[in-house]
Amino acid sequence: MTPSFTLADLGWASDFLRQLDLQELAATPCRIAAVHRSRVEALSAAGPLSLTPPSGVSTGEIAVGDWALCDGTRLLRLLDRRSSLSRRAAGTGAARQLIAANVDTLFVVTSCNADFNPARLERYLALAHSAGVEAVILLTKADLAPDPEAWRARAEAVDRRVAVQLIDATAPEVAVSLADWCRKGQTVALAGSSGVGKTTLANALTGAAEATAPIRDDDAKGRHTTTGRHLRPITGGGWLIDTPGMRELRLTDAKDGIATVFDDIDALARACRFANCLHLQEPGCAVQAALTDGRLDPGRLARWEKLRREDRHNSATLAEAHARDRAFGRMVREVLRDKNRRRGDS
Ligand SMILES: Nc1nc2c(ncn2[C@@H]2O[C@H](COP(=O)(O)OP(=O)(O)OP(=O)(O)O)[C@@H](O)[C@H]2O)c(=O)[nH]1
Ligand SMILES: [Zn+2]
Repeated sequence: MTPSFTLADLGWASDFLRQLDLQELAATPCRIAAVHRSRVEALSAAGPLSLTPPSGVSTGEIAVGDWALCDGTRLLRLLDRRSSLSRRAAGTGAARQLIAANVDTLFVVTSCNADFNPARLERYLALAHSAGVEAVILLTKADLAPDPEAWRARAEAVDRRVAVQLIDATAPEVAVSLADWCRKGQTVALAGSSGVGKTTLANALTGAAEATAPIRDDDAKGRHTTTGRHLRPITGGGWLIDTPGMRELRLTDAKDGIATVFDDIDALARACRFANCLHLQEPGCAVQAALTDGRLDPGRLARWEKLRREDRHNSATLAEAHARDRAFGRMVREVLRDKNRRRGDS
């Protein structure tokens, strides 16, 4: 039997309801649970649905976690997101790939061992900030560490505003310690390196013995692709978004997020005498001054610079791609106009 969920269980909230116009009140709100090449799976108050996207909308524009309106077989339109996680698509260099929508909390998972890496944590926190998602750091394998509190202190030092939890992902009671973020209607996602315990934790939260069984996606072209369902109900309430893309997050256009995570350096940089200060040897550089008198850790500064370089590079590639798209669009319009004009002449 398929479990049924109310709209509130699924995370429906007034900011989605407000987006509906009068006619749309008759449509069925649903939440996207899996995205395939030519259709999507969704959960509604009436149960699971398999939907075709509106013509002209590629499923690449739809993310797991999205809210949409449908008529039971067709997706009518997507609702504006509260938050969205995206990354640079692997290989292509420019395109941005949506990973998940309407995530409330990103569990940034690392372990109380050599996996712990402040630079990586900062990267994930920046990403969460710029996506509009609250981040929580989970330190797994606390049961194996001689001094877990020391790891907690190191994690807290990365960003004082972010909650840090020490956990044993293999313990049956782990879900209880995360219950604050897994209430009814709340959506969480897991990010972190391989081996830190994401699968173990996902299974503990959802009560599944193993990753969800693959289902067959009959593609319109008759090809078959095997895909999992990626919006998984958490046992005590709430949802876990577990997609392969979640596991390979990279930074895109996260400038605001970086400024938030590194707000100490950001404040220093704004206090430099010159607005375009490169913080190298310029007179009146507040960043160099803080470095000299020990207020600023050189490692932290190096990580800030590296993240900013990476973000600038990614944003530039995206901007170039958009410019190319616009130029191409202009060319197409000119050709069409020309053709119409000639047709009008004859
Ligand atoms: N003792 C202990 N073992 C853990 C903990 N978390 C994970 N493990 C073990 O670490 C190993 C890796 O855990 P996984 O859940 O597969 O890690 P993952 O992050 O999903 O790794 P990928 O699937 O490669 O991304 C497994 O053998 C787990 O049992 C923990 O908190 N305590
Ligand atoms: Zn400076």
